[in-house]
Amino acid sequence: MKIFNAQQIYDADKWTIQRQGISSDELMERAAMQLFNWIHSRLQGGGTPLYIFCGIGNNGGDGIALARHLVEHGYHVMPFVVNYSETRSKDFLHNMERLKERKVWPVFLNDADDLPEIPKEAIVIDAIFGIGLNRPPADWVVKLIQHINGSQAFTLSVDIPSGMFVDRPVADYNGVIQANFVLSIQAPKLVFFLPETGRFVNQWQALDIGLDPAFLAEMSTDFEFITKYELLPAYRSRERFTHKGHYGHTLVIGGSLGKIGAVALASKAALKAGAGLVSSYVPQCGLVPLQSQLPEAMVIVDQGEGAITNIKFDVAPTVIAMGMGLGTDDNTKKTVGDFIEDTEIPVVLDADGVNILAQKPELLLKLPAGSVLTPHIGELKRLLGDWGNDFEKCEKAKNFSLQYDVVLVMKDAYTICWYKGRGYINSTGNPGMATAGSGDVLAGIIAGFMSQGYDALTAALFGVYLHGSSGDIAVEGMGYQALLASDLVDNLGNAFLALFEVPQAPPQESGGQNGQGGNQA
Ligand SMILES: NC(=O)C1=CN([C@@H]2O[C@H](COP(=O)(O)OP(=O)(O)OC[C@H]3O[C@@H](n4cnc5c(N)ncnc54)[C@H](O)[C@@H]3O)[C@@H](O)[C@H]2O)[C@@H](O)CC1
Ligand SMILES: Nc1ncnc2c1ncn2[C@@H]1O[C@H](COP(=O)(O)OP(=O)(O)O)[C@@H](O)[C@H]1O
Ligand SMILES: [K+]
Repeated sequence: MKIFNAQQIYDADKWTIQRQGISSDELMERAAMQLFNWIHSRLQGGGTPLYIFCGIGNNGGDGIALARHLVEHGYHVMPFVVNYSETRSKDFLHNMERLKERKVWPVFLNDADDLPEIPKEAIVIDAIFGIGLNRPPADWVVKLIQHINGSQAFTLSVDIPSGMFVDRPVADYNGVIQANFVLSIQAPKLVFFLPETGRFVNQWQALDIGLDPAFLAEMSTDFEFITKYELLPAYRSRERFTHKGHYGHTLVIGGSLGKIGAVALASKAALKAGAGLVSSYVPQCGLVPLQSQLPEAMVIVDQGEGAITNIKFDVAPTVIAMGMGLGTDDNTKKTVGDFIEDTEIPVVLDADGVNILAQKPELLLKLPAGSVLTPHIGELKRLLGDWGNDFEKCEKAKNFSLQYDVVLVMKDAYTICWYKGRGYINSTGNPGMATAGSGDVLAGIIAGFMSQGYDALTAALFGVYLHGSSGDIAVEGMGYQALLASDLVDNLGNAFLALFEVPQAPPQESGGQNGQGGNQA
């Protein structure tokens, strides 16, 4: 699913209005109908008071039009106009007239003295600001937002939580609606997936208002939200007359005394992802544990006892996953550095492998073509230097991936894979995955995909998606706290099967949950 910026949404509106021969008012009516249907199908006409706070632009227009539909269906509606400007949009004014024709007069709020009591059993509908917010809200509007946030009422935001910009950091985090649910028009917004702003979006769903599909399909976007519908076309089925040689050989290089488990996790994950052969390259202390834990993997031992000191092997791997549990021994750093400098085999670099690159940036230019880096946020900082906010972090990550022509997997609650100037946002995963070894599993899965011949970007996208999906399936039976990295490996088969499950909802309606309960991609 493409993630559009504000200008692209306005362009798509304009184009749709022209192509479909409709007015902007009719488009707003579509949005209002979708919003109404969503609410009506859940409340079924219950008596809950609905406090609708509407701005004076088109987001407010959506709110006022929604209020009319709710009134017509007998809901207990309390509409308010947040009168933050004299410049009202045409379609807002139209909808105000229609509401008044139905003898409903919203209460106008002009300053912080007017703030209404909001009972905690009410539902607040936030239609104050949408994607048109272009400067920080006035102080009294910030107070209103704080008042809504303090009410404990369930809060449903229209399009985007009010107070959040779509294309830059929030100015005052106290001035943003904390939304329990966001009904986002046509597509989710980038800011739902970035940690600084995503925390204001507990759950979201996109409402399709029928913007011109051909126009949307042709528009090139900086970001894409990756669900199984984006991945399935790239899936390669297993052919009958094939053998393990067709699915490549993954070599996992890593481990040190006390950290052999990281290599075991990555190696098993590569096998489970479908690699034909997996060899694990470890220091001597890793031989026995690996051979006894993972009979399917071959083990190659370094001459070092507790750490890798001199990487040498006589197999011909398709891909190398490197860095998990390596440690920071000086000899290890040197041999890894020399190895990266010399090899032409694509690498998936994780953990200490990334840290070594951060310490020796001259190696970045030597990375083999088609390589993948999988830093978590701490490792990313070492690699890129610090950033001021999420937008700056994204810009740095994008430029890094462009400069060194690598796939940069920026691991987070919503992992973003960067390649050739685009960011691919993953839709799966949950907080249970914040557990030791989870990243080792991911690196193994990605390498397992590359070993089967998937290009680096596709392998990273599949890997990140299935890793998260496996976590989502695993927590269903155990909750977040109990999830172990090995559960991610064990459930990978179920994650593959889930790729082919018949959808419960069309892709446009797929939602995400940023809080408790995992995502539903
Ligand atoms: N294709 C779509 O996505 C559609 C979107 N619609 C709605 O239209 C919204 C966008 O509407 P608008 O462009 O009118 O913008 P908003 O309603 O988000 O904002 C209202 C206006 O207030 C002004 N403003 C911005 N920041 C301000 C501030 N801090 N204090 C005071 N005034 C400020 C701006 O001039 C802005 O146009 C969307 O979020 C969505 O709800 C729908 O009506 C129809 C179709
Ligand atoms: N809150 C979360 N929601 C979704 N995924 C998460 C969350 N926390 C961690 N993850 C995922 O778990 C993995 C953790 O990786 P990492 O920090 O490298 O673990 P380790 O170093 O222990 O192997 C990443 O893929 C990350 O995206
Ligand atoms: K809003």
